[in-house]
Amino acid sequence: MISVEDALDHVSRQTVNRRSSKRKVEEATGCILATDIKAPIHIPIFDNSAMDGYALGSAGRSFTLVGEVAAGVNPEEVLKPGEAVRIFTGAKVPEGTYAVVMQEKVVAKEGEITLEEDVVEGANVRKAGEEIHEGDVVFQQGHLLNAATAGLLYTLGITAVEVYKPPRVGLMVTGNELVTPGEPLGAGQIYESNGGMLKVALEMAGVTNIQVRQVKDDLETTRATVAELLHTVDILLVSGGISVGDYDFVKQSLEANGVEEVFYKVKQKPGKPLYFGKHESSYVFALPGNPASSLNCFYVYVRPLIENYLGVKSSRQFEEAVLSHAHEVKGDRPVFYRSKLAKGQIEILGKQSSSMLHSFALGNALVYLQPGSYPKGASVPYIAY
Ligand SMILES: Nc1nc2c(c(=O)[nH]1)N[C@H]1C(S)=C(S)[C@@H](COP(=O)(O)OP(=O)(O)OC[C@H]3O[C@@H](n4cnc5c(N)ncnc54)[C@H](O)[C@@H]3O)O[C@H]1N2
Ligand code: MOO
Repeated sequence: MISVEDALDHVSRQTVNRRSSKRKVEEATGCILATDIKAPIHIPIFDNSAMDGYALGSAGRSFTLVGEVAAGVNPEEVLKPGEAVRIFTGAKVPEGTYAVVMQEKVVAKEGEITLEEDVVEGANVRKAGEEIHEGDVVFQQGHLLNAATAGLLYTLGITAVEVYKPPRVGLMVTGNELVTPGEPLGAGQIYESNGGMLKVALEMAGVTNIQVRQVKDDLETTRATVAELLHTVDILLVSGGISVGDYDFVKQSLEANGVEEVFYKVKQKPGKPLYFGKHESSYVFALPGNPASSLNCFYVYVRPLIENYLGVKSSRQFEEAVLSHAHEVKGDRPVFYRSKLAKGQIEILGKQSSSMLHSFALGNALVYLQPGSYPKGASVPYIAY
């Protein structure tokens, strides 16, 4: 049995086969850039007015009005000293512009304007290239696309970018007792929930290509389904059947398919029987069947591997928050507790058995504690989900 820290280290040290594809900007938010982006044009692209007012041809206090420039218009006349044109925010300033004065500081009368005070050269003119110069690297490979990134890409006239692709994931759900929700339940049967839950968690982590299979606890079917999925996915997730019961065939099936074990069994609660293995360029996680164990292992170990494919540099592992109450961790295994984090304070929720999902659903963080006593106010590590 290995420690949580060693298990996490094994997962984070894996080199993954990252692929990228070109995506429309509007479909790439939340993705990571696979290449640098260089500016094809200056931003602003031309000198333009920051105010509604007047473009002046020189310093001075009185000017003759010689025309008007609205946004979207290309002014053809060159402004001479003593001349001014009416101009609006965003409009291209005419050649010869000394400065722009806002209209509130001007008295306009019969084709003349008079200024209340002197203007500084270049005032209220947004210079071409003052924010971004043509050829500058605007975003480096590894940048996360957010709304502002989309806005700037559009400003630059860029409509598609190369981003990292999520891994292809296979999800094999095992268990004779499982019935698809919506179907009638027989005695001794329960509704299958891990498959749907993990699919949602995968989708929320950015995975779109998910193949789901449900198999009975039978060595041959389990082995054949592993074989089928292993060749078409980057990550194979298995739910259940990884413990030591007489109907737990997952480990045997993985071995029969040549999957090499990286680790099996982690000193943690929940999720002790977690298995992690490798087959050629694919990875396999066999997640313990207890629903909370499965999802806990997903957030702690699987999500960081997915993020590696997606090019996410710093995963959301272990931030610190303040415990809102005293707590004691009994036993000898470190524990991940479903908890509620709000305003920097974290509360460990009730009913933490690995078969129980309610606390998971009401919480938003997994507090990670070593055995021992923790006073109210202790700083504790957690993973947000
Ligand atoms: N003798 C021992 N027994 C068990 C040990 C052990 O060390 N020695 N470990 C326990 C721990 S810890 C866990 S966690 C479970 C993990 O077992 P499996 O991965 O083999 O999972 P299953 O036996 O298939 O199922 C466990 C539990 O979860 C329910 N389940 C499974 N799949 C689903 C699903 N898709 N949807 C809803 N519920 C599911 C299943 O009905 C069982 O109740 O082993 C302990 N036993
Ligand atoms: O590890 Mo099991 O997940 O404690 O129930």
